[in-house]
Amino acid sequence: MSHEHELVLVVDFGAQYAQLIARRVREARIYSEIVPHTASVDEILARKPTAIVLSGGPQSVYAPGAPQVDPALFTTGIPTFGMCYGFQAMAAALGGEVRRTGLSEFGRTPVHVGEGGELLGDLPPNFSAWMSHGDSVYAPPPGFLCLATSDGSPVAAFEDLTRGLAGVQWHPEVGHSEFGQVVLETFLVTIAGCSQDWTPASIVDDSVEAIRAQVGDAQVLCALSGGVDSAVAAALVQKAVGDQLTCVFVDHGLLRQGEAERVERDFVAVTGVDLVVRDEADRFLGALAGVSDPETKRKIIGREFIRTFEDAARVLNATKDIEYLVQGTLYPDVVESGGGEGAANIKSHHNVGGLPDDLQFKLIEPLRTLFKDEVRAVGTELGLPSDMVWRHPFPGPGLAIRIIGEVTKDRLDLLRQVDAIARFELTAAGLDRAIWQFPVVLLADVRSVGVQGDGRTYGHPVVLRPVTSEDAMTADWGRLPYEVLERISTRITNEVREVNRVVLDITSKPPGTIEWE
Ligand SMILES: Nc1ncnc2c1ncn2[C@@H]1O[C@H](COP(=O)(O)OP(=O)(O)OP(=O)(O)O)[C@@H](O)[C@H]1O
Ligand SMILES: O=c1[nH]c(=O)c2[nH+]cn([C@@H]3O[C@H](COP(=O)(O)O)[C@@H](O)[C@H]3O)c2[nH]1
Ligand SMILES: NC(=O)CC[C@H](N)C(=O)O
Ligand SMILES: [Mg+2]
Repeated sequence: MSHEHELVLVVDFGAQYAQLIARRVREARIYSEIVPHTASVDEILARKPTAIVLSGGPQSVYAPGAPQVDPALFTTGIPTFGMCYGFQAMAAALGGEVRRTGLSEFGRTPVHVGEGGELLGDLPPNFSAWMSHGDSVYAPPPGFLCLATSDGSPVAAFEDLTRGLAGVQWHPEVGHSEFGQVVLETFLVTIAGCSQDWTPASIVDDSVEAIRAQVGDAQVLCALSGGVDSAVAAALVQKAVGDQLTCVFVDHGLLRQGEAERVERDFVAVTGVDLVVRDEADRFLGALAGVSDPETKRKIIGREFIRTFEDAARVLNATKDIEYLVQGTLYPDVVESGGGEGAANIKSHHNVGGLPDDLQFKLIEPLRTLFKDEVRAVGTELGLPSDMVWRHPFPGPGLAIRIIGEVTKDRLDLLRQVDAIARFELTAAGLDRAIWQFPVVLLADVRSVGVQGDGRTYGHPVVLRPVTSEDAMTADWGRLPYEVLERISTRITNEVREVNRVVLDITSKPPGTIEWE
Protein backbone atom coordinates (compact mmCIF):
# COMPACT_ATOMS: atom_id res chain seq x y z
CA MET A 1 0.00 0.00 0.00
CA SER A 2 2.83 2.30 0.89
CA HIS A 3 4.73 1.91 -2.35
CA GLU A 4 3.24 4.79 -4.26
CA HIS A 5 3.69 7.23 -1.41
CA GLU A 6 6.73 8.96 -0.09
CA LEU A 7 7.96 7.25 3.02
CA VAL A 8 9.43 8.62 6.22
CA LEU A 9 11.23 5.95 8.22
CA VAL A 10 11.34 6.32 12.00
CA VAL A 11 14.42 4.57 13.33
CA ASP A 12 13.48 3.29 16.79
CA PHE A 13 16.17 3.48 19.45
CA GLY A 14 13.83 2.00 22.04
CA ALA A 15 11.68 5.08 22.46
CA GLN A 16 8.64 4.68 24.64
CA TYR A 17 6.42 6.02 21.92
CA ALA A 18 8.08 5.55 18.53
CA GLN A 19 4.56 4.92 17.28
CA LEU A 20 3.63 8.40 18.31
CA ILE A 21 6.35 9.83 16.05
CA ALA A 22 5.03 7.83 13.11
CA ARG A 23 1.52 9.07 13.89
CA ARG A 24 2.67 12.68 13.99
CA VAL A 25 4.40 12.27 10.64
CA ARG A 26 1.20 10.81 9.22
CA GLU A 27 -0.77 13.68 10.73
CA ALA A 28 1.34 15.78 8.41
CA ARG A 29 -0.13 13.57 5.63
CA ILE A 30 3.14 11.81 4.95
CA TYR A 31 3.27 8.03 5.16
CA SER A 32 5.56 6.71 7.86
CA GLU A 33 6.74 3.39 9.25
CA ILE A 34 9.01 2.33 12.09
CA VAL A 35 12.21 0.30 11.72
CA PRO A 36 14.44 -0.97 14.54
CA HIS A 37 17.81 0.72 15.05
CA THR A 38 19.43 -2.57 14.08
CA ALA A 39 18.37 -1.99 10.45
CA SER A 40 21.50 -1.48 8.32
CA VAL A 41 22.03 1.52 6.08
CA ASP A 42 21.45 -0.76 3.08
CA GLU A 43 18.16 -1.98 4.49
CA ILE A 44 17.09 1.58 5.09
CA LEU A 45 18.11 2.64 1.58
CA ALA A 46 16.19 -0.28 0.11
CA ARG A 47 13.00 1.25 1.48
CA LYS A 48 13.75 4.47 -0.44
CA PRO A 49 12.68 6.86 2.31
CA THR A 50 12.28 10.54 1.50
CA ALA A 51 13.37 11.40 5.03
CA ILE A 52 14.46 9.67 8.22
CA VAL A 53 13.65 10.42 11.86
CA LEU A 54 15.91 9.10 14.62
CA SER A 55 13.83 8.49 17.76
CA GLY A 56 14.61 8.95 21.44
CA GLY A 57 15.85 6.07 23.56
CA PRO A 58 16.79 5.15 27.11
CA GLN A 59 20.56 4.76 26.70
CA SER A 60 23.50 7.16 26.71
CA VAL A 61 25.27 7.41 23.36
CA TYR A 62 28.72 7.31 24.96
CA ALA A 63 27.98 4.20 27.05
CA PRO A 64 29.59 0.94 25.92
CA GLY A 65 27.21 -1.01 23.73
CA ALA A 66 24.75 1.86 23.28
CA PRO A 67 23.07 1.84 19.87
CA GLN A 68 24.85 4.08 17.36
CA VAL A 69 23.98 5.57 14.02
CA ASP A 70 26.23 4.37 11.23
CA PRO A 71 27.84 7.66 10.01
CA ALA A 72 27.34 6.31 6.47
CA LEU A 73 23.67 7.16 6.92
CA PHE A 74 24.57 10.83 6.84
CA THR A 75 26.30 10.57 3.46
CA THR A 76 23.28 9.07 1.68
CA GLY A 77 21.79 12.51 1.07
CA ILE A 78 18.53 11.52 2.77
CA PRO A 79 17.38 14.34 5.06
CA THR A 80 17.53 13.12 8.66
CA PHE A 81 16.04 14.51 11.84
CA GLY A 82 17.08 13.50 15.36
CA MET A 83 14.99 13.74 18.54
CA CYS A 84 16.54 13.40 21.98
CA TYR A 85 18.63 10.22 21.80
CA GLY A 86 18.47 10.46 18.01
CA PHE A 87 19.74 14.04 18.23
CA GLN A 88 22.54 13.01 20.55
CA ALA A 89 23.43 10.03 18.36
CA MET A 90 23.63 12.28 15.30
CA ALA A 91 25.87 14.66 17.23
CA ALA A 92 28.14 11.86 18.43
CA ALA A 93 28.38 10.20 15.01
CA LEU A 94 29.45 13.43 13.31
CA GLY A 95 32.02 14.67 15.83
CA GLY A 96 29.97 16.73 18.25
CA GLU A 97 30.33 16.49 22.01
CA VAL A 98 27.76 14.63 24.13
CA ARG A 99 28.09 14.08 27.84
CA ARG A 100 26.18 13.87 31.06
CA THR A 101 24.69 17.19 32.06
CA GLY A 102 24.64 18.54 35.59
CA LEU A 103 20.98 19.34 35.12
CA SER A 104 18.61 16.65 33.94
CA GLU A 105 15.44 17.99 32.40
CA PHE A 106 12.23 16.00 32.75
CA GLY A 107 8.92 17.42 31.66
CA ARG A 108 8.01 20.93 30.65
CA THR A 109 11.18 22.93 29.91
CA PRO A 110 11.68 26.51 28.68
CA VAL A 111 13.61 26.67 25.40
CA HIS A 112 15.30 29.80 24.05
CA VAL A 113 15.57 30.16 20.30
CA GLY A 114 18.60 31.94 18.87
CA GLU A 115 19.07 33.93 15.67
CA GLY A 116 19.10 32.41 12.22
CA GLY A 117 18.47 28.97 10.89
CA GLU A 118 15.44 27.48 9.21
CA LEU A 119 14.13 24.72 11.48
CA LEU A 120 12.90 27.01 14.25
CA GLY A 121 12.40 30.05 12.06
CA ASP A 122 8.63 30.17 12.69
CA LEU A 123 8.90 29.93 16.47
CA PRO A 124 8.83 32.68 19.10
CA PRO A 125 12.09 33.35 20.96
CA ASN A 126 10.86 31.51 24.06
CA PHE A 127 8.53 28.55 24.23
CA SER A 128 8.10 25.43 26.27
CA ALA A 129 9.04 21.93 25.17
CA TRP A 130 8.74 18.54 26.80
CA MET A 131 12.14 17.07 27.63
CA SER A 132 13.30 13.83 29.18
CA HIS A 133 17.07 13.62 29.26
CA GLY A 134 20.16 13.38 31.43
CA ASP A 135 22.71 13.79 28.63
CA SER A 136 23.24 16.90 26.54
CA VAL A 137 25.00 18.06 23.42
CA TYR A 138 27.75 20.44 24.52
CA ALA A 139 29.21 21.19 21.10
CA PRO A 140 27.51 20.66 17.74
CA PRO A 141 29.42 18.71 15.09
CA PRO A 142 31.47 20.77 12.61
CA GLY A 143 29.26 22.49 10.05
CA PHE A 144 26.19 22.60 12.32
CA LEU A 145 24.50 25.75 13.54
CA CYS A 146 23.26 25.81 17.14
CA LEU A 147 19.63 26.98 17.06
CA ALA A 148 18.43 26.92 20.64
CA THR A 149 19.40 26.37 24.26
CA SER A 150 17.77 25.42 27.54
CA ASP A 151 19.12 25.49 31.10
CA GLY A 152 20.34 21.90 30.85
CA SER A 153 21.11 21.83 27.11
CA PRO A 154 23.92 24.07 25.81
CA VAL A 155 22.83 22.89 22.35
CA ALA A 156 19.09 22.16 22.37
CA ALA A 157 18.67 22.16 18.58
CA PHE A 158 20.92 22.28 15.55
CA GLU A 159 20.92 22.04 11.77
CA ASP A 160 23.25 21.62 8.84
CA LEU A 161 21.04 22.22 5.88
CA THR A 162 23.83 21.65 3.36
CA ARG A 163 23.48 18.00 4.35
CA GLY A 164 19.76 18.05 5.19
CA LEU A 165 20.47 17.25 8.84
CA ALA A 166 18.80 18.68 11.94
CA GLY A 167 17.71 17.69 15.40
CA VAL A 168 16.23 18.78 18.70
CA GLN A 169 16.87 17.72 22.28
CA TRP A 170 13.17 17.75 23.12
CA HIS A 171 10.24 15.57 22.07
CA PRO A 172 8.22 17.44 19.45
CA GLU A 173 5.94 14.37 19.10
CA VAL A 174 4.31 14.74 22.52
CA GLY A 175 1.33 17.02 22.94
CA HIS A 176 2.98 18.93 25.78
CA SER A 177 5.66 20.34 23.47
CA GLU A 178 4.53 23.66 22.07
CA PHE A 179 4.94 23.93 18.29
CA GLY A 180 5.89 20.24 18.09
CA GLN A 181 3.98 19.65 14.89
CA VAL A 182 5.27 22.91 13.40
CA VAL A 183 8.88 21.86 13.96
CA LEU A 184 8.26 18.40 12.54
CA GLU A 185 6.49 19.74 9.46
CA THR A 186 9.11 22.42 8.89
CA PHE A 187 11.69 19.69 8.76
CA LEU A 188 9.71 17.21 6.69
CA VAL A 189 8.06 19.57 4.24
CA THR A 190 10.23 22.69 4.00
CA ILE A 191 13.64 21.16 4.58
CA ALA A 192 13.23 17.57 3.36
CA GLY A 193 10.69 18.42 0.63
CA CYS A 194 8.25 15.59 1.42
CA SER A 195 4.97 15.86 -0.44
CA GLN A 196 1.85 15.56 1.69
CA ASP A 197 0.00 12.93 -0.32
CA TRP A 198 -1.10 10.47 2.37
CA THR A 199 -4.85 11.05 2.57
CA PRO A 200 -7.82 8.84 3.43
CA ALA A 201 -8.86 8.82 -0.22
CA SER A 202 -5.44 7.63 -1.29
CA ILE A 203 -5.48 4.94 1.41
CA VAL A 204 -8.81 3.63 0.15
CA ASP A 205 -7.71 3.57 -3.50
CA ASP A 206 -4.40 1.89 -2.72
CA SER A 207 -5.86 -0.75 -0.50
CA VAL A 208 -8.82 -1.58 -2.74
CA GLU A 209 -6.35 -2.19 -5.54
CA ALA A 210 -4.11 -4.31 -3.33
CA ILE A 211 -7.02 -6.43 -2.08
CA ARG A 212 -8.24 -7.05 -5.64
CA ALA A 213 -4.79 -8.15 -6.69
CA GLN A 214 -4.45 -10.45 -3.68
CA VAL A 215 -7.89 -12.05 -3.76
CA GLY A 216 -8.60 -12.51 -7.46
CA ASP A 217 -11.75 -14.65 -7.81
CA ALA A 218 -11.47 -16.30 -4.39
CA GLN A 219 -14.10 -16.25 -1.63
CA VAL A 220 -13.50 -14.24 1.53
CA LEU A 221 -14.77 -14.53 5.10
CA CYS A 222 -14.75 -11.56 7.49
CA ALA A 223 -15.26 -11.86 11.24
CA LEU A 224 -17.46 -8.85 11.87
CA SER A 225 -17.88 -7.59 15.42
CA GLY A 226 -19.73 -4.38 14.78
CA GLY A 227 -16.61 -2.61 16.03
CA VAL A 228 -14.84 0.08 14.05
CA ASP A 229 -11.93 -1.99 12.80
CA SER A 230 -13.78 -4.95 11.39
CA ALA A 231 -16.52 -2.72 9.96
CA VAL A 232 -13.97 -0.64 8.06
CA ALA A 233 -11.99 -3.72 6.98
CA ALA A 234 -15.17 -5.38 5.73
CA ALA A 235 -16.25 -2.24 3.88
CA LEU A 236 -12.87 -2.01 2.14
CA VAL A 237 -12.95 -5.64 1.12
CA GLN A 238 -16.50 -5.27 -0.06
CA LYS A 239 -15.56 -2.28 -2.17
CA ALA A 240 -12.74 -4.35 -3.64
CA VAL A 241 -14.39 -7.70 -4.31
CA GLY A 242 -18.11 -7.17 -3.64
CA ASP A 243 -20.12 -10.35 -3.33
CA GLN A 244 -17.11 -12.60 -2.90
CA LEU A 245 -17.31 -11.46 0.74
CA THR A 246 -19.34 -13.12 3.49
CA CYS A 247 -19.31 -11.67 7.01
CA VAL A 248 -19.75 -13.72 10.16
CA PHE A 249 -20.99 -12.10 13.34
CA VAL A 250 -20.74 -14.16 16.51
CA ASP A 251 -23.31 -13.47 19.19
CA HIS A 252 -21.40 -15.01 22.06
CA GLY A 253 -23.81 -13.86 24.73
CA LEU A 254 -21.20 -11.41 26.04
CA LEU A 255 -22.43 -8.45 24.04
CA ARG A 256 -24.00 -5.25 25.25
CA GLN A 257 -27.68 -4.45 24.99
CA GLY A 258 -28.88 -4.04 21.43
CA GLU A 259 -25.51 -4.91 19.90
CA ALA A 260 -26.47 -7.93 17.85
CA GLU A 261 -29.53 -6.21 16.41
CA ARG A 262 -27.49 -3.11 15.65
CA VAL A 263 -24.89 -5.01 13.63
CA GLU A 264 -27.56 -6.78 11.61
CA ARG A 265 -29.63 -3.67 11.07
CA ASP A 266 -26.99 -0.98 10.56
CA PHE A 267 -24.15 -2.75 8.85
CA VAL A 268 -26.22 -4.76 6.44
CA ALA A 269 -28.45 -1.80 5.69
CA VAL A 270 -25.50 0.41 4.84
CA THR A 271 -23.35 -2.05 2.96
CA GLY A 272 -25.74 -4.72 1.72
CA VAL A 273 -23.11 -7.27 2.65
CA ASP A 274 -23.90 -10.99 3.10
CA LEU A 275 -24.05 -11.56 6.85
CA VAL A 276 -24.17 -14.84 8.73
CA VAL A 277 -25.13 -14.47 12.40
CA ARG A 278 -24.13 -17.31 14.70
CA ASP A 279 -25.95 -17.57 18.00
CA GLU A 280 -23.29 -19.16 20.16
CA ALA A 281 -24.26 -17.95 23.63
CA ASP A 282 -24.66 -21.48 24.98
CA ARG A 283 -21.29 -22.54 23.67
CA PHE A 284 -19.42 -19.56 25.18
CA LEU A 285 -21.30 -19.46 28.49
CA GLY A 286 -20.95 -23.21 28.83
CA ALA A 287 -17.21 -23.01 28.28
CA LEU A 288 -16.91 -20.13 30.75
CA ALA A 289 -18.91 -21.77 33.54
CA GLY A 290 -17.05 -21.78 36.83
CA VAL A 291 -14.12 -19.69 35.48
CA SER A 292 -13.08 -16.45 37.15
CA ASP A 293 -9.38 -16.15 36.25
CA PRO A 294 -9.02 -13.38 33.63
CA GLU A 295 -6.40 -15.08 31.48
CA THR A 296 -8.33 -18.34 31.47
CA LYS A 297 -11.44 -16.48 30.38
CA ARG A 298 -9.58 -14.84 27.51
CA LYS A 299 -8.07 -18.10 26.33
CA ILE A 300 -11.40 -19.89 26.39
CA ILE A 301 -13.05 -17.09 24.44
CA GLY A 302 -10.24 -16.97 21.88
CA ARG A 303 -10.53 -20.72 21.34
CA GLU A 304 -14.31 -20.68 20.99
CA PHE A 305 -14.10 -17.80 18.49
CA ILE A 306 -11.85 -19.84 16.25
CA ARG A 307 -14.05 -22.91 16.52
CA THR A 308 -17.02 -20.78 15.58
CA PHE A 309 -15.30 -19.31 12.52
CA GLU A 310 -14.26 -22.79 11.42
CA ASP A 311 -17.82 -24.03 11.83
CA ALA A 312 -19.12 -21.09 9.83
CA ALA A 313 -16.63 -21.77 7.04
CA ARG A 314 -17.60 -25.46 7.00
CA VAL A 315 -21.22 -24.55 6.47
CA LEU A 316 -20.39 -22.01 3.80
CA ASN A 317 -17.95 -24.32 2.05
CA ALA A 318 -20.93 -26.38 0.91
CA THR A 319 -21.56 -23.64 -1.63
CA LYS A 320 -18.35 -21.60 -1.78
CA ASP A 321 -14.72 -22.32 -1.22
CA ILE A 322 -13.57 -19.88 1.47
CA GLU A 323 -9.91 -19.12 0.97
CA TYR A 324 -9.31 -15.88 2.88
CA LEU A 325 -10.09 -14.50 6.33
CA VAL A 326 -10.25 -10.73 6.82
CA GLN A 327 -8.89 -9.36 10.08
CA GLY A 328 -9.06 -5.82 11.41
CA THR A 329 -5.48 -5.85 12.70
CA LEU A 330 -4.10 -2.34 13.24
CA TYR A 331 -0.55 -1.00 13.15
CA PRO A 332 -0.21 -0.80 16.95
CA ASP A 333 -1.03 -4.54 17.12
CA VAL A 334 1.72 -5.23 14.61
CA VAL A 335 4.29 -3.07 16.36
CA GLU A 336 3.34 -4.36 19.80
CA SER A 337 3.53 -7.98 18.82
CA GLY A 338 6.44 -7.74 16.34
CA GLY A 339 8.42 -5.56 18.63
CA GLY A 340 10.09 -2.25 18.02
CA GLU A 341 13.53 -3.55 18.93
CA GLY A 342 14.45 -2.55 22.46
CA ALA A 343 11.03 -1.07 23.15
CA ALA A 344 8.85 -2.17 26.02
CA ASN A 345 6.62 -5.13 25.40
CA ILE A 346 2.92 -4.42 25.71
CA LYS A 347 0.29 -6.98 26.57
CA SER A 348 -0.96 -9.01 23.65
CA HIS A 349 -4.66 -8.68 23.08
CA HIS A 350 -7.18 -11.19 22.00
CA ASN A 351 -7.53 -10.90 18.29
CA VAL A 352 -9.29 -13.32 16.06
CA GLY A 353 -6.10 -14.43 17.56
CA GLY A 354 -3.83 -16.94 18.96
CA LEU A 355 -4.49 -18.10 15.40
CA PRO A 356 -3.44 -21.72 14.98
CA ASP A 357 -0.42 -22.50 12.77
CA ASP A 358 -2.54 -24.80 10.67
CA LEU A 359 -5.05 -22.05 10.01
CA GLN A 360 -7.05 -23.02 6.96
CA PHE A 361 -7.39 -19.42 5.78
CA LYS A 362 -4.99 -16.99 4.20
CA LEU A 363 -5.18 -13.62 5.93
CA ILE A 364 -6.19 -10.25 4.57
CA GLU A 365 -5.35 -7.37 6.88
CA PRO A 366 -6.08 -4.13 5.03
CA LEU A 367 -5.63 -1.96 8.15
CA ARG A 368 -2.29 -3.43 9.13
CA THR A 369 -0.41 -0.18 8.60
CA LEU A 370 -3.01 2.16 10.08
CA PHE A 371 -3.70 3.80 13.43
CA LYS A 372 -7.22 3.99 14.84
CA ASP A 373 -7.76 7.63 13.88
CA GLU A 374 -6.75 6.77 10.31
CA VAL A 375 -9.10 3.80 10.32
CA ARG A 376 -11.88 6.18 11.29
CA ALA A 377 -10.93 8.55 8.48
CA VAL A 378 -10.99 5.65 6.01
CA GLY A 379 -14.41 4.56 7.30
CA THR A 380 -15.71 8.07 6.78
CA GLU A 381 -14.19 8.17 3.30
CA LEU A 382 -15.98 4.88 2.52
CA GLY A 383 -19.27 6.47 3.49
CA LEU A 384 -19.92 4.49 6.67
CA PRO A 385 -22.28 6.35 9.00
CA SER A 386 -20.57 8.45 11.64
CA ASP A 387 -22.07 6.57 14.59
CA MET A 388 -20.42 3.42 13.25
CA VAL A 389 -17.08 5.08 12.58
CA TRP A 390 -16.98 6.93 15.89
CA ARG A 391 -18.34 4.24 18.12
CA HIS A 392 -16.27 3.35 21.12
CA PRO A 393 -13.99 0.33 20.86
CA PHE A 394 -15.42 -2.78 22.47
CA PRO A 395 -13.19 -5.74 23.25
CA GLY A 396 -13.74 -9.08 21.52
CA PRO A 397 -14.19 -10.94 24.85
CA GLY A 398 -16.97 -8.47 25.61
CA LEU A 399 -18.60 -8.20 29.00
CA ALA A 400 -16.81 -11.35 30.18
CA ILE A 401 -13.76 -9.25 31.05
CA ARG A 402 -15.93 -6.62 32.74
CA ILE A 403 -17.46 -9.05 35.22
CA ILE A 404 -14.90 -9.55 37.95
CA GLY A 405 -15.66 -13.11 38.98
CA GLU A 406 -17.50 -15.91 37.28
CA VAL A 407 -19.51 -15.03 34.17
CA THR A 408 -23.15 -16.10 34.43
CA LYS A 409 -26.24 -15.23 32.45
CA ASP A 410 -27.78 -13.33 35.39
CA ARG A 411 -24.67 -11.27 35.91
CA LEU A 412 -24.47 -10.52 32.20
CA ASP A 413 -28.09 -9.36 32.18
CA LEU A 414 -27.40 -7.13 35.16
CA LEU A 415 -24.27 -5.58 33.65
CA ARG A 416 -26.06 -5.07 30.33
CA GLN A 417 -28.70 -3.02 32.13
CA VAL A 418 -26.16 -0.90 33.98
CA ASP A 419 -24.00 -0.43 30.89
CA ALA A 420 -27.00 0.69 28.83
CA ILE A 421 -27.82 3.41 31.37
CA ALA A 422 -24.25 4.69 31.49
CA ARG A 423 -23.94 4.76 27.71
CA PHE A 424 -27.34 6.39 27.27
CA GLU A 425 -26.48 9.20 29.67
CA LEU A 426 -23.06 9.76 28.12
CA THR A 427 -24.64 10.11 24.71
CA ALA A 428 -27.43 12.32 26.08
CA ALA A 429 -24.79 14.64 27.57
CA GLY A 430 -23.14 14.90 24.13
CA LEU A 431 -19.90 13.42 25.43
CA ASP A 432 -19.43 10.40 23.14
CA ARG A 433 -16.64 12.04 21.18
CA ALA A 434 -14.94 13.53 24.22
CA ILE A 435 -14.62 10.10 25.82
CA TRP A 436 -12.61 7.36 24.12
CA GLN A 437 -14.29 4.45 25.85
CA PHE A 438 -16.59 3.96 28.83
CA PRO A 439 -16.39 0.47 30.30
CA VAL A 440 -18.66 -0.32 33.23
CA VAL A 441 -17.35 -3.08 35.48
CA LEU A 442 -19.38 -5.34 37.75
CA LEU A 443 -17.61 -6.41 40.92
CA ALA A 444 -19.65 -9.56 41.07
CA ASP A 445 -17.87 -11.12 44.03
CA VAL A 446 -17.96 -7.97 46.16
CA ARG A 447 -20.99 -6.97 48.22
CA SER A 448 -21.60 -3.94 50.35
CA VAL A 449 -24.30 -2.77 52.69
CA GLY A 450 -26.69 -0.07 51.58
CA VAL A 451 -30.01 1.40 52.57
CA GLN A 452 -32.80 1.73 50.08
CA GLY A 453 -36.46 2.41 50.82
CA ASP A 454 -35.69 2.37 54.55
CA GLY A 455 -34.45 -1.19 54.28
CA ARG A 456 -31.04 -2.78 54.38
CA THR A 457 -29.57 -3.92 51.07
CA TYR A 458 -26.55 -6.07 50.44
CA GLY A 459 -25.74 -5.46 46.80
CA HIS A 460 -22.91 -5.26 44.28
CA PRO A 461 -20.80 -2.26 43.35
CA VAL A 462 -20.28 -1.23 39.75
CA VAL A 463 -17.30 0.78 38.57
CA LEU A 464 -17.53 3.53 35.95
CA ARG A 465 -14.34 3.64 33.87
CA PRO A 466 -14.53 6.58 31.44
CA VAL A 467 -11.19 7.15 29.70
CA THR A 468 -9.70 9.54 27.19
CA SER A 469 -7.01 8.33 24.83
CA GLU A 470 -5.49 8.73 21.40
CA ASP A 471 -4.78 5.12 20.60
CA ALA A 472 -5.54 3.09 23.77
CA MET A 473 -1.83 2.58 24.43
CA THR A 474 -1.95 5.24 27.09
CA ALA A 475 -5.06 6.71 28.63
CA ASP A 476 -6.24 9.18 31.20
CA TRP A 477 -9.39 8.93 33.28
CA GLY A 478 -12.18 10.93 31.73
CA ARG A 479 -13.32 14.00 33.67
CA LEU A 480 -17.08 13.56 33.33
CA PRO A 481 -19.09 16.49 34.71
CA TYR A 482 -20.46 15.83 38.21
CA GLU A 483 -24.04 16.26 36.98
CA VAL A 484 -23.57 13.49 34.44
CA LEU A 485 -21.99 11.21 37.02
CA GLU A 486 -24.81 11.97 39.40
CA ARG A 487 -27.47 11.16 36.83
CA ILE A 488 -25.79 7.88 35.94
CA SER A 489 -25.37 6.91 39.58
CA THR A 490 -28.92 7.75 40.53
CA ARG A 491 -30.43 5.98 37.58
CA ILE A 492 -28.36 2.84 38.10
CA THR A 493 -29.20 2.47 41.78
CA ASN A 494 -32.86 3.32 41.16
CA GLU A 495 -33.34 1.06 38.19
CA VAL A 496 -31.07 -1.91 38.84
CA ARG A 497 -32.09 -3.54 42.08
CA GLU A 498 -28.95 -5.59 42.71
CA VAL A 499 -26.62 -2.57 42.52
CA ASN A 500 -26.42 -0.31 45.57
CA ARG A 501 -23.11 1.44 44.98
CA VAL A 502 -21.54 3.23 41.98
CA VAL A 503 -17.84 4.08 42.08
CA LEU A 504 -15.55 5.99 39.70
CA ASP A 505 -12.18 4.68 38.52
CA ILE A 506 -9.70 7.60 38.44
CA THR A 507 -6.59 5.68 37.36
CA SER A 508 -4.63 6.53 34.24
CA LYS A 509 -2.96 3.94 31.97
CA PRO A 510 -0.28 3.28 32.99
CA PRO A 511 -0.48 2.13 35.74
CA GLY A 512 -4.00 0.80 35.19
CA THR A 513 -5.18 -0.71 31.93
CA ILE A 514 -8.47 0.37 30.40
CA GLU A 515 -10.26 -2.93 30.98
CA TRP A 516 -10.16 -4.43 34.46
CA GLU A 517 -9.18 -7.88 33.21
N1 LIG B 1 -18.65 -10.85 18.14
C1 LIG B 1 -17.76 -11.02 17.16
N2 LIG B 1 -18.11 -11.66 16.01
C2 LIG B 1 -17.22 -11.81 15.02
N3 LIG B 1 -15.96 -11.38 15.07
C3 LIG B 1 -15.56 -10.73 16.16
C4 LIG B 1 -16.43 -10.51 17.27
N4 LIG B 1 -15.76 -9.83 18.22
C5 LIG B 1 -14.51 -9.62 17.74
N5 LIG B 1 -14.39 -10.17 16.49
C6 LIG B 1 -13.20 -10.16 15.65
O1 LIG B 1 -12.07 -9.83 16.43
C7 LIG B 1 -11.39 -8.69 15.90
C8 LIG B 1 -10.74 -7.89 17.01
O2 LIG B 1 -11.71 -7.24 17.82
P1 LIG B 1 -11.50 -5.72 18.18
O3 LIG B 1 -12.50 -5.40 19.23
O4 LIG B 1 -10.06 -5.47 18.40
O5 LIG B 1 -11.83 -4.95 16.83
P2 LIG B 1 -13.21 -4.40 16.34
O6 LIG B 1 -14.30 -4.97 17.17
O7 LIG B 1 -13.32 -4.65 14.88
O8 LIG B 1 -13.06 -2.85 16.54
P3 LIG B 1 -13.11 -2.04 17.91
O9 LIG B 1 -11.67 -1.98 18.38
O10 LIG B 1 -13.63 -0.72 17.50
O11 LIG B 1 -14.00 -2.74 18.86
C9 LIG B 1 -12.47 -7.94 15.14
O12 LIG B 1 -11.89 -7.10 14.14
C10 LIG B 1 -13.29 -9.07 14.57
O13 LIG B 1 -12.66 -9.53 13.37
O1 LIG C 1 -10.60 -7.06 20.79
C1 LIG C 1 -10.07 -6.95 21.90
N1 LIG C 1 -9.72 -8.07 22.53
C2 LIG C 1 -9.20 -8.10 23.77
O2 LIG C 1 -8.90 -9.17 24.29
C3 LIG C 1 -9.01 -6.84 24.40
N2 LIG C 1 -8.52 -6.49 25.61
C4 LIG C 1 -8.58 -5.13 25.67
N3 LIG C 1 -9.09 -4.64 24.52
C5 LIG C 1 -9.27 -3.25 24.16
O3 LIG C 1 -7.99 -2.74 23.89
C6 LIG C 1 -7.84 -1.42 24.45
C7 LIG C 1 -6.74 -1.37 25.49
O4 LIG C 1 -7.15 -2.17 26.56
P1 LIG C 1 -6.34 -2.37 27.90
O5 LIG C 1 -5.90 -1.00 28.33
O6 LIG C 1 -7.31 -3.00 28.84
O7 LIG C 1 -5.18 -3.23 27.55
C8 LIG C 1 -9.20 -1.06 25.00
O8 LIG C 1 -9.89 -0.38 23.97
C9 LIG C 1 -9.83 -2.40 25.30
O9 LIG C 1 -11.25 -2.37 25.28
C10 LIG C 1 -9.35 -5.69 23.72
N4 LIG C 1 -9.86 -5.72 22.48
N1 LIG D 1 14.54 10.45 26.02
C1 LIG D 1 15.74 10.20 25.48
O1 LIG D 1 15.88 9.93 24.30
C2 LIG D 1 16.89 10.18 26.48
C3 LIG D 1 18.24 10.17 25.82
C4 LIG D 1 19.38 9.92 26.82
N2 LIG D 1 19.23 8.65 27.44
C5 LIG D 1 19.40 11.05 27.88
O2 LIG D 1 19.11 10.78 29.04
O3 LIG D 1 19.73 12.15 27.57
MG1 LIG E 1 -14.41 -4.78 19.16
